[in-house]
Amino acid sequence: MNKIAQFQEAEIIDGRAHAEDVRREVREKAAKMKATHGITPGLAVVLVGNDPASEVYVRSKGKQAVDAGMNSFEFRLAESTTRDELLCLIERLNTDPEVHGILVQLPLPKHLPSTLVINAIDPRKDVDGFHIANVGMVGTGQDAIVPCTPLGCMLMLRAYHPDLRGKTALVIGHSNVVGKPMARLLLNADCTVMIAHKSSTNIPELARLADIVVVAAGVPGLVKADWIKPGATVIDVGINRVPAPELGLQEDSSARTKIVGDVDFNGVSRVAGAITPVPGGVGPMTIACLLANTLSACCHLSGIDDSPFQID
Ligand SMILES: Nc1nc(=O)c2c([nH]1)NC[C@@H]1CN(c3ccc(C(=O)N[C@@H](CCC(=O)O)C(=O)O)cc3)C=[N+]21
Repeated sequence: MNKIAQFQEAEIIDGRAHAEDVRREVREKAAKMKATHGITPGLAVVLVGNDPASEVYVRSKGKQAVDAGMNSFEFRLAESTTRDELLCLIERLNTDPEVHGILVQLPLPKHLPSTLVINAIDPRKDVDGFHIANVGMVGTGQDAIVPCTPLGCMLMLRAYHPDLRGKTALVIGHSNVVGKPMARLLLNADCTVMIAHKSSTNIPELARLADIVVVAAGVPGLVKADWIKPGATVIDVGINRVPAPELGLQEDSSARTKIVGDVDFNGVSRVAGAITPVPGGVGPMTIACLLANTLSACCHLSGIDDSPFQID
């Protein structure tokens, strides 16, 4: 036995490979949709302002939609866009028969009311699953559009835990985009669910009880090895850009950063049974699930019963 084998190393959950599987299924179903019904699923992405990180995501979403055989419509609006201008665009997209999915990139500039804007989207086209109608339906266990990041986490969890019933799960973070919907999905799957957040005082103790830990806290390296029950599954939703002095030779100072998650990966991967890396874990699945949601929305809007991605 070599020395490395003294450590129990977690299985690394390959988000890129899972995302590729999802994209292949979407591509096949989109091609079938075109061949049998003459319909090409269309995704509209709206970006207000010019945040460079958002630019990168929006470009990636558009490119992957096209690769999957869909139409991509990108709307880049000035930082100074008014609420009425944005609502007017959304109304146009709501009634456009070529658009089946609408995503408004968040966060919006401060002067725009995101709740109002999100709730102006036709809930059948709300491929982020952020509209109150979709939130309410997921919350009551009804079929609805499920937010992309929690959906991606569930699909990866399902690959390791075909039966989630009775598993103890801890969600760290209670945002509307990840923590809350994640907890609702785990509850719908009959997990015993704990939700911790900034004001929680006993997160390590709660984590030690958990078979599944999902972290979306935005704190680099928050989750430590001694919090984790041996063999637990750890899903790291964090995307944190931190300084990387080891890349000190780069000329451009913005290149001297790297992306890390909310989990101390090196420590935790010695204790956990399975763990998602950052990058290459939840992130790629988020975009793949956006495509899946767009295809589902297209099927639903067109009255075609071919909804592909079951999580329960
Ligand atoms: N309405 C809305 N819906 C979103 O889904 C949404 C949003 N707004 N605003 C911004 C966040 C962020 N987000 C990511 C998607 C993919 C990666 C991703 O693929 N990340 C790669 C690394 C990317 C890199 O290197 O920068 C990875 O984790 O491997 C990351 C982040 C979606 N978001």
